[in-house]
Amino acid sequence: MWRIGTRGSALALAQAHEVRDRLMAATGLAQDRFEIVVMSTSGDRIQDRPLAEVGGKGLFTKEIEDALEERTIDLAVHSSKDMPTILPDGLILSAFLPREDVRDAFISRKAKTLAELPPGSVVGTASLRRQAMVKRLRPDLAVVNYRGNVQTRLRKLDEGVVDATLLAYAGLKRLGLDHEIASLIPAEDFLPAVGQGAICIETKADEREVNELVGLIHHPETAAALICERAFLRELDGSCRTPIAGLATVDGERLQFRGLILRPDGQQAHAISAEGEPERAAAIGREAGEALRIRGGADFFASLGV
Ligand SMILES: NCc1[nH]cc(CCC(=O)O)c1CC(=O)O
Repeated sequence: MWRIGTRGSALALAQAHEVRDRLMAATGLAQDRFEIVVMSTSGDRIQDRPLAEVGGKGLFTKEIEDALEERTIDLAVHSSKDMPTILPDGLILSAFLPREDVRDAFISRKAKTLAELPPGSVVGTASLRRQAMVKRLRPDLAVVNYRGNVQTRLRKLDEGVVDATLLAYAGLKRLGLDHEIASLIPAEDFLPAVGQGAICIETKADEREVNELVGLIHHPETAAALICERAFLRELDGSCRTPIAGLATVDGERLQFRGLILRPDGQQAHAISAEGEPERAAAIGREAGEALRIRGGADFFASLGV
């Protein structure tokens, strides 16, 4: 019996089921050889404050990682985007599934695109990256903090609490909610978060059997992209308070990376691009992070309180 640990949100469950289904297909094992173990994390329990305010890394992973260490689960399924860049000793991201479309989706009952929203419209999003990007592209809009699960957010749109919101296409697709999308925002205009659209599997580094198992559904190109993006984020010491975006794509023997840091008000931004062989993924990401750190200068990050 393989025990798959996951959070209990609809998105987390959909992702855990996808991993189980892929493992069944790759191994020929029956469904009853897998157990999906639903766990609650501090991030799930804290509903009354913006997450950026609560701070602390690993809000959505701590309890699940404890279970891996205690061997009450064998593998954990996560959204790569929610994973801290530094894992507890002895734990590794041992597999990445083929990445979904990385773009952010624009959702509104009032306009087809962000550009078409009437001046003064209210955009709700909890993501500092999306807040900063919206302010950068449309300084005339009002941006408000907006938490809650996807269903709650869609209801607030219907009730007119906000005029538009932005969510990862990948999550909406996995929830079967793609029909809610007004348009997809080109990644060139609106660089996604590091890890967006990629499901990853975390295990204990020394558990050979489970690491062989998840190796069967591992996607090396996604892994190279994620290694690059995570090295970038780690170099910038990305906390939840820092608007940072980064995207690596791998095409055969070429890895291309683009990164962006912004001030929360969107008034200032620094972008970088780099490329090289996928084998150098970590170095490419780290060097890009270093370069942006220098270009931003100490002030840039100091003003963010990180
Ligand atoms: N921060 C929450 C979160 N973590 C992963 C996804 C979407 C799925 C993904 O990026 O793989 C979402 C929701 C969102 O940003 O819309």
